[in-house]
Amino acid sequence: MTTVIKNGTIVTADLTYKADVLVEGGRITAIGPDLKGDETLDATGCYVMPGGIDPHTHLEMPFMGTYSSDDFESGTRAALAGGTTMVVDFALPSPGQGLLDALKMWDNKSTRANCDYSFHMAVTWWGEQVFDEMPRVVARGINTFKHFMAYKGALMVNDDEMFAAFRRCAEIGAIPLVHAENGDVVAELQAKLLAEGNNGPEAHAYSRPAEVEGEATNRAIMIADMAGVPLYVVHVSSEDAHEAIRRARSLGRRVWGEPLIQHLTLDDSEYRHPDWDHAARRVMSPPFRDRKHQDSLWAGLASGSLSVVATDHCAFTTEQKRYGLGDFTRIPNGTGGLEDRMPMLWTHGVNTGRLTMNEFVAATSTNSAKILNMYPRKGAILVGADADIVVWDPKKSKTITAATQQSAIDYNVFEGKEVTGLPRFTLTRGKVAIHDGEVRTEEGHGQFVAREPSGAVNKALSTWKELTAPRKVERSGIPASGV
Ligand SMILES: NC(=O)NCCC(=O)O
Ligand SMILES: [Zn+2]
Ligand SMILES: [Zn+2]
Repeated sequence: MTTVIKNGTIVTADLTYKADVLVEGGRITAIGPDLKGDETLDATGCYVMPGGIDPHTHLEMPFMGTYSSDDFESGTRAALAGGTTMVVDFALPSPGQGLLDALKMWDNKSTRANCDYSFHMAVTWWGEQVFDEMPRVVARGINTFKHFMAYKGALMVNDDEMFAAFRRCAEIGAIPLVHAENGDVVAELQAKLLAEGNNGPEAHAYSRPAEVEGEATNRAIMIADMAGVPLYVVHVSSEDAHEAIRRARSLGRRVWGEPLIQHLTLDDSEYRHPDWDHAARRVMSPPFRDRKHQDSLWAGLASGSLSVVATDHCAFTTEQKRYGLGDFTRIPNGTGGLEDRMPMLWTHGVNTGRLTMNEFVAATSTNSAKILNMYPRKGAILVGADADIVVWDPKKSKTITAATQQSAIDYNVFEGKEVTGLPRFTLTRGKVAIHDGEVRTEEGHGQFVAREPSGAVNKALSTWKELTAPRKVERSGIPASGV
């Protein structure tokens, strides 16, 4: 069975041109004029782009005394509805739990996925077992390790643990990721705010000012440099963090920054909303920021100092958010966005002229595929690539509302926002999962995507670090010691 996408304009990270695309056996088998297939998808007026890759999701994640409510079924259904054809989720060992044990749990959850997926592994504690298991995790196709510099007393690792884990990443050709916020300072600020009676959701934002993010980002960059490893900074929300990344990159350091669609398009006024539920539903870490920070993130995407746009999709229902009534530190941290990332970025990026279409593809798909070492199998419209494709209708509009979303939660942080630019068709390894608004997903269709270690950037950096490593000075005439 072959499928041909006809009459569209292909848009990749570096090219825009008219051609048909032929799909067979889950792969792209031909690109060119006048192709024929058993099934035809009409892409007249549309852009044919690599399906989105969301490099940062938390599906069915155990966190803050509960589980995030979108699992691999509803989460990946939401992803496909919005043009995203792959997610990279986080396997999260509980303190003391082995990495391989945690991986088994995530393997079990992910069998329900509607689209392809991969994992990052979190380093939530440090010890001999973690050190020993890291290469075994890499052998299982996971080349990225996440470190939380926040969530003190839960997921947070200290600098000595982080340095040790980063060095291990360097040895095994892996890339460390960081959630960069100073967890010690956050914990102090939280206690102070609560003691002063400041217990509403707005205090969540007060307890996590941009400075805690800027400091931690800079610290992680320096630690990575000393460990001789590249670094990927997740959910960059502020100019303070972006400035640290920009500076590092200008010095030749191998650092990538990932802003979220929420931080790009929603601001901190949400936390001042008179409705407690409205504000609590938007509690996430780092919190939403003001216009100055948003402008910085957009500029970073346009200039290339920030690399990818993710969602950090970690969706909790209103009922779950209410665990934090009377104490903002108990509001489960996280927001949704999987279905809305691509339409929101197109509407606020491409339609406003802040991004070109090719930059859009780079930020939503290709750059993730390259950084995470799965390009060109993913993130490309090329013969031989997986047929993860979105046929994008730039004229199609809708108003975002929870009433029609795929996500399992009862609200949407983008409720009421108009978007123009939506998928006409979404294909996951050749299967048409979204057909002109109709959801045709297939539970269990998704497959794990293994990613090799020692990508080009790791290799280049380790070569450079070896070349410039401190060396003992050999001396011929050493004075005798003592007098
Ligand atoms: N971001 C957030 O608030 N929740 C998900 C966990 C994390 O990435 O920190
Ligand atoms: Zn985080
Ligand atoms: Zn996250």
